[in-house]
Amino acid sequence: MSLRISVIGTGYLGAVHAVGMAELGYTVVGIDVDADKVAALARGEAPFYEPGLDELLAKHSGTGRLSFTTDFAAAADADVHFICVGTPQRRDSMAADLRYVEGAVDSLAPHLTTQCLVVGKSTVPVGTAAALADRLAKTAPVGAGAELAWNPEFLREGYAVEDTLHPDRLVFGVTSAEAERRLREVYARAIDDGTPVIVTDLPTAELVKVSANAFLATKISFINAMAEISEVAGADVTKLADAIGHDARIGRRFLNAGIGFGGGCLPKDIRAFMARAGELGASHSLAFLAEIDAINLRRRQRVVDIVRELAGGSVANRRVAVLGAAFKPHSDDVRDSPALNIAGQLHLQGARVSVYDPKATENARKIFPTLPYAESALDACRGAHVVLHLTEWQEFRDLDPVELARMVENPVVVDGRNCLDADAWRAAGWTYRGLGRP
Ligand SMILES: NC(=O)c1ccc[n+]([C@@H]2O[C@H](COP(=O)([O-])OP(=O)(O)OC[C@H]3O[C@@H](n4cnc5c(N)ncnc54)[C@H](O)[C@@H]3O)[C@@H](O)[C@H]2O)c1
Ligand SMILES: O=c1ccn([C@@H]2O[C@H](COP(=O)(O)OP(=O)(O)O[C@H]3O[C@H](CO)[C@@H](O)[C@H](O)[C@H]3O)[C@@H](O)[C@H]2O)c(=O)[nH]1
Repeated sequence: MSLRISVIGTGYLGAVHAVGMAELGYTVVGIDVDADKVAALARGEAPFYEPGLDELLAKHSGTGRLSFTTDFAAAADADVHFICVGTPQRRDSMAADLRYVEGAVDSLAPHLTTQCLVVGKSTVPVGTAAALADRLAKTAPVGAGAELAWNPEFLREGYAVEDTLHPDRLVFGVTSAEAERRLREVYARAIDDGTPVIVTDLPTAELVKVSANAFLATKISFINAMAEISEVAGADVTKLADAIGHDARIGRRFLNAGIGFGGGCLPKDIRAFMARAGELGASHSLAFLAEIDAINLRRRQRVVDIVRELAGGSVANRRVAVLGAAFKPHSDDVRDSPALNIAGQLHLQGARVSVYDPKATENARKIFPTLPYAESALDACRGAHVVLHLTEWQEFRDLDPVELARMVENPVVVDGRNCLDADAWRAAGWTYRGLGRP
């Protein structure tokens, strides 16, 4: 009989994981406390934009092997339970808010009457898994028969389906050979395809995840620090990145300077990592991450300053077209989006902002309802004094600078992602400003 899987939390991670498990042939139930999200998924509709998710949902919705519910009792007979709920930043500190993972375990535990494996995938502070294992053993009727493992997730939004089905590595934090065997069974297809597996203890598995994100954040802030230096030295950070990136020890990926990192992961994960290090008495080890965060936030400010400078000191009543609201392309996610933050700052300073994003407008409106949103890139740019390119959707790269020049008041563009064709825009009469470039 095929494995029975439950996935607790069906957001950006959990919905894709549930569908991915169904694609592997397992019988899957996705459980979430958000009834609207569950209803959409149960109808076969993805509750957010993620390339490839709609197609896989449609493929498995009618088979009877993939269901979604708010009822935790539906998880009772699953062999493996994946915990995929959110771990956002707490409102009152930099630490991760663990109430959702604790709540998920508390709701699941009373239904665990037979031997099973509970597998954490959420990103958590080191030490969380051991505490949850205790909590589970105390509250599940099957007691120690409900074993806990940690299997951190490394998927990227925008490539989540591909990353779920073909991960570049698997990390199994386990406390028994049986848990490892079970996880190898779940991921047999990827392992057969050659995906490397690192088997380790619970704290190492938790740390792998946050250290990977800390490294990625550091790489981005490193190149953005070089952008700051390039700006004062009259150098070009994109050429610098190409040149250092040829060194295989450095590598060109994640060296794109611009308005910095956002999203539901890197910003909150480095802060939670620092907070946890402090609790462990090791603040000094991660003190550098505070600077990584600070460099990152300065890039948003830099764009606001450039617009103010271009406007002669005040942005009041200047029409600013903002191309992009998502934290990155191929996603509708606006959590901690640098683009939306910049749009919001300019709006609050009195600029007449018009924001357009191909997929994220609806989500942007939910968290920033007072911003004006446009129906298209051309609408956003009509009559603009300055155009800001803040999320590098292909649609924006494909804009014709000649046509656009005719629609704006002033042909001035700030390329917050350094990926428009600067020569083509200049040839069309635009003043082109990149970040970290002359
Ligand atoms: N989004 C990513 O790309 C990604 C990648 C790797 C790891 N992660 C980690 O995965 C976790 C989830 O992230 P996300 O982006 O999917 O968040 P999300 O906010 O999109 O989804 C979390 C879901 O959990 C649900 N939830 C909250 N409490 C619950 C409970 N007690 N029982 C059942 N459901 C509950 C919420 O309703 C929501 O649908 C986080 O720890 C995140 O750091 C995310
Ligand atoms: O050279 C670069 C690369 C990325 N970014 C920005 O960095 C942010 C994060 O990008 P990315 O890492 O691609 O997106 P996420 O989907 O948030 O994925 C990260 O966070 C996930 C959640 O933890 C992890 O699973 C992934 O491995 C990790 O890449 C975005 O705002 C990007 O615009 C840059 O500014 N410059």
